[in-house]
Amino acid sequence: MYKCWLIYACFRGCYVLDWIGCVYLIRFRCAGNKLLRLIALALKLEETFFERMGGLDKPTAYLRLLRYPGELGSADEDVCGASAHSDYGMITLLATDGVQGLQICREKFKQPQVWEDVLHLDGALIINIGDMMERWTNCMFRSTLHRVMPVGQERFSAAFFLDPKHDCLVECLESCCSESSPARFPPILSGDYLKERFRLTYKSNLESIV
Ligand SMILES: O=C(O)CCC(=O)C(=O)O
Ligand SMILES: [Fe+2]
Repeated sequence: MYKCWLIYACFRGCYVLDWIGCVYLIRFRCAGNKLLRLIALALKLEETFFERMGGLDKPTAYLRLLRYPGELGSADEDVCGASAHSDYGMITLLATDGVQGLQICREKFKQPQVWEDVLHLDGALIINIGDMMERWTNCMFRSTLHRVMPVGQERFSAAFFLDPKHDCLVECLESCCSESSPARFPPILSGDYLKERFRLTYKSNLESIV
């Protein structure tokens, strides 16, 4: 079912979400809400903490529909469907059509990096922790380094990103720091953090083109 909808929605384009898209959007929001509540409870916060921070509000919660053409590069070319990255926000919910390609690296600071395939489970979503959550929890929740490799087959996916509202102060949570483990990052407004991340990404992309 995911597959049918993903192919359909990707061809229709991101702006034309009809009722099938809306139903999925509602389901993504519902799953996201449950997850944010569980994370809040695990962090000894009030259950609705992340919702109050705007985690499920528009436009910070948004759905991205993706299509990977699937062509394989030549052996000496390092071709990626999506190069190694971690998502910027709190959490990402990902639905794929079952075509392999997504890989994660568990120990992102260790060299050489070891990449593992993420196996598809019918009807299940893949959840990635984002960098903002890593920062907020003082690295207690680590963001997931991931990439998409071409496998010679067209691939569709839908990623639902949950970020806090832009005026939310992201400051080390009380349950995540102590005298022996002080806050590693200064407080920052979510909007400023995201703006800087986008600026750095687009700057380095531009530099690699020019
Ligand atoms: O398509 C996928 O499986 C991953 C997409 C992704 O990582 C992203 O959009 O940030
Ligand atoms: Fe991602």
